[in-house]
Amino acid sequence: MVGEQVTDEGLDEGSEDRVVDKGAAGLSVRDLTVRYEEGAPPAVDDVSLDVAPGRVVALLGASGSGKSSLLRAVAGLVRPERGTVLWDGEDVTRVPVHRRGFGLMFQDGQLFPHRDVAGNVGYALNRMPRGRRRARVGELLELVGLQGYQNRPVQEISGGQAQRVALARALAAQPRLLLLDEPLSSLDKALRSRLASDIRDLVQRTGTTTVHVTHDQDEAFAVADLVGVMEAGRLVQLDTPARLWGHPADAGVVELLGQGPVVAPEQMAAWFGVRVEGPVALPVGSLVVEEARESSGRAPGAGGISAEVVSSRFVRGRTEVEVKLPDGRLAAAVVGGGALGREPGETVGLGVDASALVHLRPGH
Ligand SMILES: Nc1ncnc2c1ncn2[C@@H]1O[C@H](COP(=O)(O)OP(=O)(O)OP(=O)(O)O)[C@@H](O)[C@H]1O
Repeated sequence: MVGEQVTDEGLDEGSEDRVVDKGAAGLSVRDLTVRYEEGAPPAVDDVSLDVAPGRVVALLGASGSGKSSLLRAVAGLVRPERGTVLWDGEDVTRVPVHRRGFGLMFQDGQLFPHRDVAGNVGYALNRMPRGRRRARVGELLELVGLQGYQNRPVQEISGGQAQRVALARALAAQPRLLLLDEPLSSLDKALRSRLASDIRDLVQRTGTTTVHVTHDQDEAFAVADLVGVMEAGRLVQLDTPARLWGHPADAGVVELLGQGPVVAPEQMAAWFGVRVEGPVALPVGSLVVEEARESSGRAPGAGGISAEVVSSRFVRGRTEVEVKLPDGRLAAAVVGGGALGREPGETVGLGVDASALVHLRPGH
């Protein structure tokens, strides 16, 4: 059966001879497809991915793009229809969850409510002599900044502390791979960004290879060496945060990152007198309101267009307006000159800051 939720017992260690690319050190996912229902589109569609030892890869994508399904297939919680999961070149596709040596942390069902903090963190260490376990739990709590919390009931700690306990628990057995599925999604923005950098710090210090699923680009960029973008089950781009932002693979990635409309080179030349090699996106900061124009609209000169202001807001010390481009699409523009506000309905002159344009990756 394919795509079913499997239990530990549901997987037996595979003995079939299969010809697979042995992959590199660390995690290698090869041609992985997950399908939950026969005839339905795959949740994960032919994904290959390498995560080198000690690296952190974030999987970013819209809801339903297949991030969790990919992570669950790597964990062994979902059986793939096709493809291979390898660790250090060893095929673990049919190895039961608990024998993979991977640590899991999911957003829900985090802690055992009847155990205290130490009982939760030490859960996977039940074979360790009591003294060693106590020392290890102490070490882990120190690692996540919760020293002294051993005897606290888990109902009496904050959401952020609970996430730290869950992280310590996932790290307790020194997993060779840490799999995090939206580990911070129940927290508010400020705490999320603080914990995201804590996670990065922690996995770097412990050298733990990590796959971190999130739909929050700030979180992905904060934690990861490489960010993989998923769209409709496919891994469409895997890049460093800077390259992903600077050279998104396609319009879907641009949309996911909120980088504004994509404009063809001919259009850029016609509107702004700017020559570009391929399509560009217009993120906030690339369009600049240069002047107010009569609402009757003077003919725009070379290097600028007239556009109608749709809405206006003051953000972090500057005014940002949403404008309607000549082709009817909306884009964000910043208003030069500090305090100048722009009212909806007003027509303004727009220029472009070429250094802030995002150039889509060639070949797409
Ligand atoms: N247990 C399941 N049975 C049937 N279909 C499922 C199951 N789990 C996920 N799916 C479907 O598979 C697709 C991918 O879902 P998945 O949860 O992997 O995406 P995601 O990117 O992690 O989304 P989210 O960010 O909302 O968690 C979706 O179309 C979803 O409806």
